Amino acid sequence: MAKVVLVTGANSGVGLALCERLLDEGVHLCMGCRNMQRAETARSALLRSHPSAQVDVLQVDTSSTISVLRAAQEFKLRYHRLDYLYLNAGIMPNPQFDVKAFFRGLLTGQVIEMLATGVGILTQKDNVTPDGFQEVFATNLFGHFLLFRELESLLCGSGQTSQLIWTSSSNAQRSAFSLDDIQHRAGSQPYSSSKYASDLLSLALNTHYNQQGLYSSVTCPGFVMTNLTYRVFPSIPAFFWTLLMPVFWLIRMFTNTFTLTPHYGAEALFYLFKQKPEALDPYSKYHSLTSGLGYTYSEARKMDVDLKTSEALYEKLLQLESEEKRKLQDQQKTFDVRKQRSG
Ligand SMILES: NC(=O)C1=CN([C@@H]2O[C@H](COP(=O)(O)OP(=O)(O)OC[C@H]3O[C@@H](n4cnc5c(N)ncnc54)[C@H](OP(=O)(O)O)[C@@H]3O)[C@@H](O)[C@H]2O)C=CC1
Ligand SMILES: CC(C)CCC[C@@H](C)[C@H]1CC[C@H]2C3=C(CC[C@]12C)[C@@]1(C)CCC(=O)[C@@H](C)[C@@H]1CC3
Repeated sequence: MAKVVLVTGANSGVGLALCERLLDEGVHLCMGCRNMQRAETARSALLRSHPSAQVDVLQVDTSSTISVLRAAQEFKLRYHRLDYLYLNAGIMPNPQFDVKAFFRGLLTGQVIEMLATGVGILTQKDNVTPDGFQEVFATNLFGHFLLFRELESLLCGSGQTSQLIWTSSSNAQRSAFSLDDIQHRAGSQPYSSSKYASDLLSLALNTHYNQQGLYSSVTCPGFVMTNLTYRVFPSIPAFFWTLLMPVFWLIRMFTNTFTLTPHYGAEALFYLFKQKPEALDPYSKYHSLTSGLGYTYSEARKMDVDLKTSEALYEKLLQLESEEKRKLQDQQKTFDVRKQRSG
């Protein structure tokens, strides 16, 4: 039987490139996307290169609790197994490029580190979702946590192993994250905070689920030219990025994190697909890297995470999950009562 793989954020960038590579392996692919039109366009493109492939679309907006719960319900009706869950959808809204910090980095010799991670040169302005969550936290982390929890029964089946694979980032930073403010309501680095939270959560999930055959890993695609990065300079036309390509190829001589294309960015995500999950290191992040000459490979690098903090975050997410579910039940009850009264 073909392995069933669900990929969120599958209609563009790293997610779409990963789908392309997974189809070469003969998987039964389910593309989790928020916009059905964009999803169908991407699905058609995948079917053009893999005409006999099994490719389905599942509507899911990871920033919305109700959408995630409905998507999981629909998934459980359609499939009886889930072997790989790629938690890839992500946003970095309203990014602000700090030109001064960039030039300071040039003078202090830290510019390569800055370009490799984006740390110090990028901040974001977050939004609040209709559910009342910080949008970056909800989209990148909490929605994925809920999705995983709802699909737990399919992932933790008897005698099989399954994998959760998070698209994190080298932009993840302990200093951007606080257990007292897991949604990052107060700061200006919600993206960094959400990615650090996914690193922590992955560790906690390994603690709690390895015995049930479920393994969680985190990846970083490197710096990839996608819609997410184009939005760093929204007023500048896309060809500007093409003009910068020679500069980026040059920078690649100094840092192997400039993978640049979605295909290369998906390297570590695809690498994990082919590994025995028991052999993976829960304390490492798997990076997609590209050498100066354009050779792409995957490398495990230790993360700055600890068990105690990961457990504390896990507990907070469980609590938030039960609060959300209670809120939805109450809303449903109120709705039912109103319906009864109106006859
Ligand atoms: N590009 C880079 O340099 C790096 C990217 N990453 C991570 O890689 C992942 C993929 O991003 P990338 O391919 O670069 O960027 P893209 O913008 O191309 O892809 C992001 C995907 O996530 C989807 N998405 C966004 N919000 C939601 C939502 N609320 N519900 C469901 N899907 C949603 C997007 O859908 P839609 O098309 O509808 O917007 C899109 O399919 C992200 O997690 C990102 O943080 C990590 C390190 C570096
Ligand atoms: C002046 C320079 C020649 C051009 C500036 C380019 C910058 C806008 C990019 C250089 C490094 C990029 C980068 C990211 C976004 C765009 C840059 C800052 C990320 C922060 C995107 C999201 C991630 O998760 C990080 C891993 C990326 C790190 C590099």
